Amino acid sequence: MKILAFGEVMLRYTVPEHMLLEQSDTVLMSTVGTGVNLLGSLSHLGYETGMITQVPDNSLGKKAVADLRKLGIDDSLVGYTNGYLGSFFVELGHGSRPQRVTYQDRLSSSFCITGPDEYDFNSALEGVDYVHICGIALSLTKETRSAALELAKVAHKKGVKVCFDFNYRMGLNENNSHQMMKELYQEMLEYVDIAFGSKRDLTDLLDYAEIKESDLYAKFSADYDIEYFAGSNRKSDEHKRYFQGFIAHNGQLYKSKLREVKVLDRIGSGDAFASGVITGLIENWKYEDTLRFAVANSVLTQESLNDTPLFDKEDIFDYLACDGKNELIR
Ligand SMILES: O=C(O)C(=O)C[C@H](O)[C@H](O)COP(=O)(O)O
Repeated sequence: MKILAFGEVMLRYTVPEHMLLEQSDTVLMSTVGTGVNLLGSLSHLGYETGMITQVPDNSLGKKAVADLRKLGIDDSLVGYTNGYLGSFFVELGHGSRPQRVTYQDRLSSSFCITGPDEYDFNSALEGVDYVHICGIALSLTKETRSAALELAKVAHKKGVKVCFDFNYRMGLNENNSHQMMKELYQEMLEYVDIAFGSKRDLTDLLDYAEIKESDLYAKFSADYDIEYFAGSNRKSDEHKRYFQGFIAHNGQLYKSKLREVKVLDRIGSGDAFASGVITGLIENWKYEDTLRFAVANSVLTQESLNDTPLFDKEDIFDYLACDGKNELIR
């Protein structure tokens, strides 16, 4: 089973000790991004993975690619070119203070200035079972938009399962009109088999009316011939936060129980959930079991520092077996 992901590889600078950037003179550096997180997780879950992207032809690019290899991700489809490595700073939240992400350099990164002609999608997809495309590519530049759409089109034609994460970020779309983004997502969805997103993506971005959740997901899936639509919800009461997953398939809506989460670092929660769902689909698990697994992977990731989930199947099954109540393993 081989999974390929297309998206930007980014350097993440995390301010230590829950400090604000202004308070700190040091940062922790890691290599992340939707594809990196998803594939890093899937390679820990036992599958063959590869990243298709572009990085700068300098030591930053070499560092990023060395980190991919460290995560178990094949780097043979990574191209080296001009440009920068996109990066962002993370200030961790605490209590009622939210976590904050500040992007920099993004639109002139090597990934953002590379269009479809620089990739050989047809040969990249040989022997690939699933390809994952990050929706952020639709928000960035004309090069990333056309590359993402072209990849989806080629994969669809070759019968490779296309996974697509809406990953719609308001902050990255301030200069893009609603109509333009809606049309780009609609074009992409024509090629998609498995979509990851939320109710808000359907109502606010694709302008679906607010109807009963199960009817909304069934209508969306029928309109674009989507085999699976999956995503997560967050709920909170006065003192606790909860995470829940759903899968909509064939007109049915499956939902997990709410699982309490004590968030240390919420970035990567969606990617961890997605890799759990893809695992369940690969393994043909029941949807209820797939959701339990995907939610556990996401909760474990949110209770760990950094984006990339590093849990293997045994970690997740052990966690589920004790219902997350094991405090010490030794
Ligand atoms: O490229 C970007 O702008 C990103 O935000 C990449 C992020 O590292 C992950 O995709 C995390 O996304 P979540 O799993 O939804 O928290």
